[in-house]
Amino acid sequence: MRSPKDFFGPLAVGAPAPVREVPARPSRMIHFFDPSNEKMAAKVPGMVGTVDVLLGNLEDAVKADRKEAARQGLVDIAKATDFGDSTQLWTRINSLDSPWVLDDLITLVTEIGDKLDVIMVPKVQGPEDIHYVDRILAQLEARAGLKRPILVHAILETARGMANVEEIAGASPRMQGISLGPADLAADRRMKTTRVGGGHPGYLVRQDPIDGNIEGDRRTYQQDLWHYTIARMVDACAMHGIFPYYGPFGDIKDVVACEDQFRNAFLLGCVGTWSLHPVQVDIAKRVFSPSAEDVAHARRVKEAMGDGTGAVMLDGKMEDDASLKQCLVILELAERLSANDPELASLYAVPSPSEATGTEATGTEGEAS
Ligand SMILES: CC(=O)SCCNC(=O)CCNC(=O)[C@H](O)C(C)(C)COP(=O)(O)OP(=O)(O)OC[C@H]1O[C@@H](n2cnc3c(N)ncnc32)[C@H](O)[C@@H]1OP(=O)(O)O
Ligand SMILES: O=CC(=O)O
Ligand SMILES: [Mg+2]
Repeated sequence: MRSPKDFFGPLAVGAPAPVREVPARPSRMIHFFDPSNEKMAAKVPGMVGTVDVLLGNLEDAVKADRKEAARQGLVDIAKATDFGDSTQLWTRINSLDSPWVLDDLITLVTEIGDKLDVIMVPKVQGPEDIHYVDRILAQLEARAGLKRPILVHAILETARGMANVEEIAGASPRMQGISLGPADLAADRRMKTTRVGGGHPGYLVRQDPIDGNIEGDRRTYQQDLWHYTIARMVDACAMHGIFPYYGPFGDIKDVVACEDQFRNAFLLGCVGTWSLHPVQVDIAKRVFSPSAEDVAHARRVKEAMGDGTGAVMLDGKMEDDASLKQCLVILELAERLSANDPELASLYAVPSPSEATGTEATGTEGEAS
């Protein structure tokens, strides 16, 4: 482990200095696409501005004989596309034990490092995996003459990674966040599911027998397979000032259960999720943007709490410093999302940057991202 004194030093001569604080940019949906799939790739430029993150996936779901094509496809798309201020470009590289990952890193950082915001690393087992990527990225950033560091995002999808989640979250100042990878994690844990995320009807609790009649009509309640994992991931991320995300929901047709899974993650503290198909983009946007009612309520609590101390009654409920802090989380998120989205700004009644400063709007350039 590095000394705290060295933690924020660059890991290679000429590499940009690490960030002290992870930028809190909207990332409600990390939209996956396969850059080797021409039909899908052709849709990417048109999605700029409609999704918070576009992620060129190089790992699982890309066929082995298409790995080079996917890498080159991502380079071509990145070079040809202006992602503007409101959409970030991320990638998911191949796993660290694969034959492709070294070329993924060398090619992507030297060719399009200036366009890449975050590199997602799959199957992270412990902090040593992050340290490995951290050092290579610093060397490649120096070679490419990059002025800002590329951030790193880990996928939590092995039992060992889960056991080490706190150390992974704090392994480097590059750490931007962690996503749950329920499919690989289920396999690695030897769970008996066959799905990509979501629940299972067999994982349930049953109502006690009424009058001892075990054969009688007894309700069952399906339980959340992912509660423990997501909650632990959220705590690890919050402890280290980075961002937690739900991952994939593979039942594309079941938009109802998808929305429920996303909302559970949102309520537990996640800031976003993956979208695998265009139909999941609006679900993620709806779920990971606070509701207008919650924003209005948070604002009322803030007003009622004055200097933020003491206790007040509002609508028959006690509010104090702690409920105010929850309301401030909602308000901060609403303001951040509104900065890029006039529709949300109007829904939340957040003044536009020009209204807030009393100046005339002169265009979008230089607005908060
Ligand atoms: C466990 C994990 O690792 S999860 C992460 C890895 N998995 C992924 O990244 C999967 C990404 N998504 C996909 O591959 C696809 O969406 C699939 C295979 C799930 C479904 O693909 P299709 O059967 O083509 O879906 P469908 O027919 O509904 O597509 C409708 C249109 O949307 C396009 N589309 C589908 N997915 C995407 C996407 N992720 N991004 C952009 N466009 C897409 C299709 O090309 C199609 O275009 P068309 O109307 O011009 O023909
Ligand atoms: O990569 C994601 C997963 O669920 O596995
Ligand atoms: Mg996986």
